[in-house]
Amino acid sequence: MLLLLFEAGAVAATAPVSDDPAQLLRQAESVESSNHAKFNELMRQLDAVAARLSPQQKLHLRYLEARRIAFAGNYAAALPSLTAISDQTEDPVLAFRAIATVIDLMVAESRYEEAFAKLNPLLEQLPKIKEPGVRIQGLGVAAQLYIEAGQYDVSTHYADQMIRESPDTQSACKGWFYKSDALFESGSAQLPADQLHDGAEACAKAGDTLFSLSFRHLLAGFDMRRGRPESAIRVLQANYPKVLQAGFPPQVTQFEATLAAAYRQIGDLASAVKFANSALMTDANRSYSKSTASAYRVLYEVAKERGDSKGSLAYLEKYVVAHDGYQSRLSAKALAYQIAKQQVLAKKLQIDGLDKKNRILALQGELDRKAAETSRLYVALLLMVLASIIVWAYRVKRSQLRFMRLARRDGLTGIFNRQHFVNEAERELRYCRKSARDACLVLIDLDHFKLVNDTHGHAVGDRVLKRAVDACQAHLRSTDVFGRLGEEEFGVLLPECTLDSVLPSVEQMRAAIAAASIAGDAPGIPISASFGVAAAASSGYALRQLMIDADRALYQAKREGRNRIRLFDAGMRG
Ligand SMILES: Nc1nc2c(ncn2[C@@H]2O[C@H](COP(=O)(O)OP(=O)(O)OP(=O)(O)O)[C@@H](O)[C@H]2O)c(=O)[nH]1
Repeated sequence: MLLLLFEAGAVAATAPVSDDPAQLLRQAESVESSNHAKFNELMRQLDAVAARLSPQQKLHLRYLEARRIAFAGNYAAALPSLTAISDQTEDPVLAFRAIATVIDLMVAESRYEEAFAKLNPLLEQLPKIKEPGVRIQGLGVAAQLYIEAGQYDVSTHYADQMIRESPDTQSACKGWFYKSDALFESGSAQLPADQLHDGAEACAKAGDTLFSLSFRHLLAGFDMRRGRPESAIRVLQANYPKVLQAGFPPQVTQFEATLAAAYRQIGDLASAVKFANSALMTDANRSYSKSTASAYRVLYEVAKERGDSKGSLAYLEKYVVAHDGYQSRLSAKALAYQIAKQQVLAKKLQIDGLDKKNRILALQGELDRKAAETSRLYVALLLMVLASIIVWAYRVKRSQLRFMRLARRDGLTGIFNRQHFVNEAERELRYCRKSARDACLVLIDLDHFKLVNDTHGHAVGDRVLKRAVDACQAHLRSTDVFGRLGEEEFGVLLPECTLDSVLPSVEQMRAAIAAASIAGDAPGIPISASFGVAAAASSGYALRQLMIDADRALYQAKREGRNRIRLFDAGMRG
């Protein structure tokens, strides 16, 4: 019903008028709805000082000018001006007020869909607005528009907020009016007692403003709904002169239409007709209002009651047209609300969709990061496995080598065992034969070794064996092959030597073993060894034959008294 537009009251009254532009603007604001003559006077003064206004002040003046044009009924001219102001101003409060007024005017022009489309962005700005009067203006626009759309719960929510935030009784009365109007339009027959009390009190204190008068009309409406036309007439008649004085046509029509219906109910047909006609005259330009439909209905019923069938038919027709028109406006509002709601929903879905897309991208990123982490882990694991394999292979190789060494050596003395001695000696002999070089084989056997064992035990015997080996090694070359052939018998293959040249070193070995017994390992038993020597020159390069021949020479040495060296000669074969 555009009450807000014509009773904005956004700014409190200020000091007496001066020609300071800022003060003039504030003064004009404060009297805009309460004293229209004064408002026009101040606007003239502002026009006179327009050159001195800052760009922001100029926009503020344009805003007031647009509202003045709207008040005069020229909504079409006011709308583009207000939209331009909201776009151009850097002052968020002025932009907010301009849009709130735009929504009011769009409702007045039945452009509900556009009005709803602007409401959501306006409400989004609300948390940034601190000025109480301006907040009330925004909340009022929302409360009013949701009543128009039949969304009474939402409207009540905003009306409650208006009551809570009201800086003065006049603003509180606005909140109470919307809260009560939402209840009335939703079909309630009665205001709750506390709402009736608080609302009536706030609106009484607010004085005779458009809102407080409309609140009283609402009270009359509730009376009518509860079948108390006399009470309704009392309230309406008491306030009718003030309503006429305020001169806001839609409000005057409302009062007159409800008075007509109330008088019709108590049977005062003359008064009913009088007020119905007044309502129709006042509302001549708004053929589809609820008041118009109600007034035609009263006239139709009275004519019918009076038996004026022609008149009653004519009013019935007009009533039906007005009622249908009013109803289709209601449907248009509800439809506009639904369209706006769907658009908001679609936008939200689009935002949700983008949100989801972003979340998926974030998850994808996280997944990639994890995959990279996992592959890094795999690489580390692989390297660890590789390192373990290398360490393992190294250890295996090392123990293999150790076993190989052990397998080739005699456990007690550390020199080659029989098998390895044979292999190495044969290899060396093959080499000597190929290169036509001489080679000798020496067999060494400790004398009376059994006696050592038997006399002093095996441990002493072992020590004697090791000492004998050490004594021999001291007189061998690195190319000589030295091995233990069994028990207390040893063999030495000496490459590149003849029977003559080998003798000195064999003699050194014999003397060394004999000398070792002086260490006293086996007291009382002289340690010595017998030596048999064969040369490849006479025995050939076959190890087997060399060993047989050397053994013959060794046997000879043993037989001749031990601790001596014997060289093989062909006579020994016999
Ligand atoms: N302590 C010790 N004794 C061993 C080892 N191998 C063999 N013998 C002993 O060596 C002795 C060899 O004795 P015989 O073959 O009778 O020869 P011998 O007593 O040395 O007499 P001749 O060779 O004729 O001088 C045996 O008593 C074996 O038990 C060994 O590794 N350690």
